[in-house]
Amino acid sequence: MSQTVLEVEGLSKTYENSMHVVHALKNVSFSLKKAEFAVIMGTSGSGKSTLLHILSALDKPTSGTIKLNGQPCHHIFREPEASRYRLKNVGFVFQAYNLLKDLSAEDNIAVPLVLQGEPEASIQARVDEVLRILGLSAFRRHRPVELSGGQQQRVAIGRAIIANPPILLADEPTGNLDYNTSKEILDVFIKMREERQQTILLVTHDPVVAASADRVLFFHDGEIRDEYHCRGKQDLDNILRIFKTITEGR
Ligand SMILES: Nc1ncnc2c1ncn2[C@@H]1O[C@H](COP(=O)(O)OP(=O)(O)OP(=O)(O)O)[C@@H](O)[C@H]1O
Repeated sequence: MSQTVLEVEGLSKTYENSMHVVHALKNVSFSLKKAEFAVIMGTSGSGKSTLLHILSALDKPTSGTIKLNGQPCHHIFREPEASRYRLKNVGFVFQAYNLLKDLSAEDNIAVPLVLQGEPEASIQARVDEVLRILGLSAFRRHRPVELSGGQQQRVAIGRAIIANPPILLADEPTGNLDYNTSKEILDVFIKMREERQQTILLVTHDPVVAASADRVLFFHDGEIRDEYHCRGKQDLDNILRIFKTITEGR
């Protein structure tokens, strides 16, 4: 049986101020096995970003537990412990790439290893390998401005996985890309899962992206309302049907 990498149990998050109380997450539970590629689809405001923020120790849950490789981590959200935790445990890919504009592709990818104090020779070998896997070897010295959107997102994926984090989180990673480039980036995620046994949790609005995953978790109003295991044929139709049912409240 494959190893459970992430276990989320009874996770809730309430934002409160003097005017409003928002239940952004309500008793959310799920787990991910090693090399599983799961997607979260949900309406705007359904709690997707809140979940990713909590999983990356940027925010604190109101209640519930999170275990990464069996180790409780829901209590980690204060600096500098949270930064150390993120560096070692979480790769994050953003919609807007968030690359350092003055650094080359290879130097952007190397950032987590440099921050971890890895020796230079080992950094070079690992960056070379990741550039090769991502098909970016010819662009290694290019700065972000000299790369296409798809190439920038590849660099961002390289940076996210270079330190071998147990979990790769992605928030709308294809949101800024056209159809063909989105497809290429999706293939990169699939390759990361297959060749590096990378566990992936990706948020998307795109049912085509969702249909490429192993499993889709449907969020609505802070809850997981349904779950779908992709099988191949009919996945896109089934995903669209479930999403429509949930959002239309039927
Ligand atoms: N810091 C905050 N303070 C108060 N309310 C917040 C805060 N962050 C998020 N919320 C609220 O929590 C709910 C969930 O927000 P969240 O950003 O997680 O949704 P989302 O599913 O990522 O939405 P979108 O797809 O539009 O990005 C929303 O009602 C939002 O207004």
